[in-house]
Amino acid sequence: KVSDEEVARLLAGGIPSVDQIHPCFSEITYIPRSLTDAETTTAVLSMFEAMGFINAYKINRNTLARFCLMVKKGYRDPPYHNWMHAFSVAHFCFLLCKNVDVANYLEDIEMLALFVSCLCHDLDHRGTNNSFQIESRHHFAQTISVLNTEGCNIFEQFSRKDYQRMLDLMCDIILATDLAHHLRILGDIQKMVTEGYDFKKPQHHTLLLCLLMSSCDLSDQTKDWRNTCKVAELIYREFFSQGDSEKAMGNRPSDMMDRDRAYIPDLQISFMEHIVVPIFTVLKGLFPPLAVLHETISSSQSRWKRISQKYRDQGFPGNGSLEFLE
Ligand SMILES: Cc1nc2ccc(C(=O)NCC(C)C)cc2n2c(-c3cc(OC(C)(C)C)ccc3Cl)nnc12
Ligand SMILES: [Mg+2]
Ligand SMILES: [Zn+2]
Repeated sequence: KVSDEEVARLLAGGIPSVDQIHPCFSEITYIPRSLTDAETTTAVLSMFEAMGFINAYKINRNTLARFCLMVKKGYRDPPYHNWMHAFSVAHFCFLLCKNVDVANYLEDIEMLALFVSCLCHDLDHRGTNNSFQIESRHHFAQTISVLNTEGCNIFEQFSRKDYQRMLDLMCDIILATDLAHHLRILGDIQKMVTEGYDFKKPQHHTLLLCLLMSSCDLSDQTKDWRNTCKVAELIYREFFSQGDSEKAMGNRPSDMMDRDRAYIPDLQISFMEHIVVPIFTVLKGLFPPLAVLHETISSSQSRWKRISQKYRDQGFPGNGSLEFLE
C-alpha cells in the first residue's frame, strides 16, 4: 500500500523543524486545517521530532515515514472523519505537549501513546456512527493492523514489556473516544481534579489520558469562529448523509441527522453545553494556562445562541454552506 518511492520522497530533504512548517505552528491559536493535505505528512514527522520521540525511542525514520503514510491511507474520505480530522487532533496533542507541563503528569511513553492514538483514533471511519456497535474497537483493530504491516512497526525496537504497555495504553485511549465511554467516566475525571491529581495513582494517569484524548478530539472548538463554522458544516454534511441513507432504508433518523428536521444552531448549543464545555472546564481546572481555550469556547457558545435567536425569527436557510454565518 505504501511504495518505497513515497517513503523516499517524504524523507528527501530531511525532517523540517516545526517552525519551518509554519512560524506559528506551536502556538495554541494555530489552525492545523490551514495546511494542505500534502504538507500534513511532513508535519507529522516534524512533530515526532519536535517532541523528542524519534531519539528517545530510537524510532527508525524509514519505518516512521511508512507508518505515517499507512495511517493517512487508512482514513476514508467522509466530510469530517477523515485524515485532516486525525491530523488536527494530533496537532492539539502536540500543542498540549509544548504549551502545558504534561511531563509533570504523564510518563514519556504515555505521551507517545497519546500522540500515536490521536493519529489513529478514527482509522477507517465510514462517516456513520451506528450507536449499537462500539466503533472505537474497530479503530483500535485498524491501528494494530497498521503496526503489523511490513515496515510500519514504529515500536519494533521496544522491549516486550514496553511494547505490551504501549498497546495497552493505545487500547485504553482509543476506546475512550467513544461518547458513551466519555460520559461514563466524566464524573471520575471531575473528582480526580477536585481531589488533586496524584502522579503515583495509575488510575489518575488513565483518566487524564482519556480527558486529553477527548480534548484533542474536540480541539476544533478551541479555534476561531471561521474554523468552528467550517467544522459544523462538515459534521452536518456527514450526519445528514447518514440520515439520508437511514431514510432510504425506511428508518427515521434522529433529528440531528435529519436535514429536514435539524436546527443546527440549537444542536451546536446543546453539543457545546453537554460535551465540549464540561471537558474544557475540567481541563482548565488541571491546567490554568488553558483557560484561554475555555474563553474561546464560551464566546462560540454565545455566538451560536445569538445566531439561533436571529435565524429562528427569519427561518434558518437549508443545510447548505454555513459560511453566511457572520
Ligand atoms: C462539531 C461537532 N458537533 C457535534 C454534534 C453532535 C455530536 C453528538 O455526538 N451528539 C450525540 C448526542 C447524543 C449528544 C457530536 C458532535 N461533534 C463531535 C463528536 C464528539 C464526540 O465526543 C467525544 C468522544 C467526547 C469527543 C464523539 C463523536 C463526535 Cl462526531 N466532534 N465535533 C462535533
Ligand atoms: Mg471517533
Ligand atoms: Zn475523532
